[in-house]
Amino acid sequence: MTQPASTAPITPSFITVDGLTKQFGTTVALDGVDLRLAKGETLAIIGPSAAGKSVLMKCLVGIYGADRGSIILDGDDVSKPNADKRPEWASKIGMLFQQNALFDSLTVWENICFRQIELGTMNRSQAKAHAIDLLGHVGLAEESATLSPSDLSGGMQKRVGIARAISSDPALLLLDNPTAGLDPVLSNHIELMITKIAEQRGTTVISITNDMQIARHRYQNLMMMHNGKVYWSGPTGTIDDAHNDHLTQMLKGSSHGPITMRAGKRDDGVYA
Ligand SMILES: Nc1ncnc2c1ncn2[C@@H]1O[C@H](COP(=O)(O)OP(=O)(O)OP(=O)(O)O)[C@@H](O)[C@H]1O
Repeated sequence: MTQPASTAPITPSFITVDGLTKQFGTTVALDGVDLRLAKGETLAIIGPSAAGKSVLMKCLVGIYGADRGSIILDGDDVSKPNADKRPEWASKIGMLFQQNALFDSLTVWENICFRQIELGTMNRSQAKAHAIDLLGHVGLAEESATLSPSDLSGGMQKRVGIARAISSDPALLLLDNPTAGLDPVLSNHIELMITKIAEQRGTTVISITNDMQIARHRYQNLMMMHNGKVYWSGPTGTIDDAHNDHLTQMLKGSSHGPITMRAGKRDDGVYA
């Protein structure tokens, strides 16, 4: 009888993206993107402007459908926005948009529990209590609950956006530049908070960042995108100095031309 080559446990993939391609007119935003991520893992996506980072997020959350390729979330094919399983995933994905997308006509607590109020899954007093609890998780005082988002600083608005993104205890948290425009101290604070949320709740987190240091030190996996393609991907610890320096230079817009990149591989093959 043939023995299996290895008895090491294989971690099942929670997110499987294969050959994802998305085009707007003549602009190829995504060009054959592959991604594997296990449940509870964190991934930082990094890359220069117009690399396709936000479009990838929007495909994952179901705003855009794939032209080609597939997106499988925990075994469910959600490649198209009208896929049967998409409505189920709406409540399982929390997203922070690049501009926070908070409504100034609503209070902070109404913003945080917007979805629950709209869907009627909580009455207003339950929703307010839930929002106040979440404010505590993101380090904001209860008093901020009744303010308008326009009364808050940029950093506080980011926290409110994150509180809203985690309000339904999502299995997958997508963060589009959670620290954009914030000073380094505040950025570090918010990234630490995201790490804690992921650890405490077992949430799978994908976050776009422009900061190589944050990507390397706060996330388990790293994906570098350029011109709609995956340029380098792998566990963060496997990136060598040469690639790190090249990627950093690329982010600064002073790349010395293309170099051959190889994807990092993990023994269990979940992320490659
Ligand atoms: N709705 C759209 N219609 C047309 N083109 C789009 C649309 N959304 C994105 N694009 C284009 O797709 C490409 C990738 O955009 P994307 O927003 O993903 O870039 P990004 O890597 O997130 O950049 P940035 O860091 O500047 O936000 C860009 O050329 C962009 O202009």
